[in-house]
Amino acid sequence: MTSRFDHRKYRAFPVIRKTDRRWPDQTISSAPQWCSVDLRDGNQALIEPMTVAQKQRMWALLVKMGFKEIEVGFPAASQPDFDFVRWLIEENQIPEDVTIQVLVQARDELIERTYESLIGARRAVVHVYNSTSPVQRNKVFGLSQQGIIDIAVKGARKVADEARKYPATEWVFQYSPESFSSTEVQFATEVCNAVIDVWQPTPDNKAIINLPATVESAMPNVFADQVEWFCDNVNRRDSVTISIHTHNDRGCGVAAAEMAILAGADRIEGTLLGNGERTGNMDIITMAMNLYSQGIDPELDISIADDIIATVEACTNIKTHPRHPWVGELVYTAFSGSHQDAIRKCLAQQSDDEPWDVAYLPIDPQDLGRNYQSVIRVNSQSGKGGASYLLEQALGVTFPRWMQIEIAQPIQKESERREGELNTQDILNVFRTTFMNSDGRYSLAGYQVDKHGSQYHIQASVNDGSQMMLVHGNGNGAISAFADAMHKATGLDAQIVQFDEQAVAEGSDASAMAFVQASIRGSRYTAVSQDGDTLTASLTAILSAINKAMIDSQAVA
Ligand SMILES: CC(=O)SCCNC(=O)CCNC(=O)[C@H](O)C(C)(C)COP(=O)(O)OP(=O)(O)OC[C@H]1O[C@@H](n2cnc3c(N)ncnc32)[C@H](O)[C@@H]1OP(=O)(O)O
Ligand SMILES: CC(C)C(=O)C(=O)O
Repeated sequence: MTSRFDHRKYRAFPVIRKTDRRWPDQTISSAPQWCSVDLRDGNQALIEPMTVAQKQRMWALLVKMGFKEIEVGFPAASQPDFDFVRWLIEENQIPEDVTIQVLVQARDELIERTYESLIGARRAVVHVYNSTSPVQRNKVFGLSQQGIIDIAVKGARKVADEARKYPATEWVFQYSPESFSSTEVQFATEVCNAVIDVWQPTPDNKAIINLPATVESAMPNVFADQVEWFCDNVNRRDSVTISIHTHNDRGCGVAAAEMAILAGADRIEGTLLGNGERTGNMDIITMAMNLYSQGIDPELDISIADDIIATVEACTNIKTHPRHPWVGELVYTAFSGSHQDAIRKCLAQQSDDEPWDVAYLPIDPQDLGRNYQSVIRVNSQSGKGGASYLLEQALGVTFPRWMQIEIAQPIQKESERREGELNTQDILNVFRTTFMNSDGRYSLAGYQVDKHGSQYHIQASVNDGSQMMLVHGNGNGAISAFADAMHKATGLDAQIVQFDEQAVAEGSDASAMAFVQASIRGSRYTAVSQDGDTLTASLTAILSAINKAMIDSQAVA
């Protein structure tokens, strides 16, 4: 039986034999010239293309983010695209430093209509394309290489001729050999050189040659080889901006764009969050954040990440994956214990004036408007670090290490019981019921402490149900004196195994928190108490531990 999943159906992508490869030794040190194609390539991939209102909203976002070149549509293709371009121009929506770009096939009537849409524009890029790859030549156009060159040259001439009719606008010409990466690189260069011959660009009046991986068909290093070869062989290199337009069919759209920059490209076309045909265009957010995380100014404002996501989702009706690189909802969230522990320790040591250096967090989530609360989330995979971190944030204290260990177990139990995540409120509830519940036989009514030399004496009033007990004790501190007093009064010997007290950060009504672990009748009891007064918090915590022991012994009896 033959398998329907048969790799023999496919051929390996031919590699370029290159002996002068230089791009692997290059680095990226500045942002490329960005061009958003959300309103064109992104839009043409949607089940329901954007309405005018959605296009306007997307446009506003792109301008706000700092894009200086924006492909706004294919105005010869549809009335809504034409009208949107007219709206931009007639309603003066285009800032001085922003240039709109429009796409058109290399067909005379479409080019004429395109220029009509642009009447009155201060500056515009007219982007003309035709496909050049063997499959397109042979099966779609049924043309020889010369036939393809003729389409490109005719289109380029028409673009230049129409531009002359509208001298009030500053025109920039852009040509794409569509399916460049699937075209023999020598032929793609020949077509582009023919277009360049028509346009005669100069260093002061550059043309844009845009090299698309229309369908990503090879590894990104192969694409980089193609781009480097092209840059070495294209005519008038100093008069041409080399632009890159990658798609993400193999999941390497961003990598291919980055390597293309290493190979000599100047400009990147892409979309926000990678919307676009099939698996999408290369994602500008990812590439820009890749730069940012290496200390390079991406020259785009991505600090408004949540605004970007909300707008893209509203305009495309496509949800953002929670693990989308850099900006997904879960990408700065650690559930697992060892990650939480490392993050917590690193954050505690990170100072503002040092380079960012936090395990598991390649950037500071706060740069994107995310808070640390969402960084650490607790489920049954979490250890002591996560729950403690959230409690510390909520309560404004730092737990001693022994207390962190104590906290972990009831939290783990609760998340196992619920078979899911615990939020901060759930964790607080577990913490309060387990450690801060002072219900029980005894409660503190008042006390007085005296010091004689190194010895402390305490006299305390303790409610015991309906009666009031007056207890006395001595010790080398007020805490041990109180334990001694309770021992004498009740016979319960509470040995203090762990004790810590912490000032509570401002904003809480109680200023001190005390943590006590006492060994009573061979078992350890942990209690926490909070009060405006440090000593009261400590004594209440001891009473709580004793109450727990009493409840336990009643349960046993
Ligand atoms: C890779 C990309 O993203 S490229 C951009 C693709 N985007 C779009 O196509 C969205 C908007 N396009 C449209 O709405 C339509 O294509 C229109 C309105 C522009 C044109 O529609 P139609 O006139 O029906 O032509 P269609 O697009 O189907 O193209 C078919 C014809 O144009 C020719 N053609 C296609 N692309 C090009 C091109 N870039 N340059 C010159 N001719 C072209 C084809 O060979 C074919 O010719 P034939 O009819 O003689 O066989
Ligand atoms: C028109 C070109 C640039 C394009 O969108 C592509 O090839 O993907």
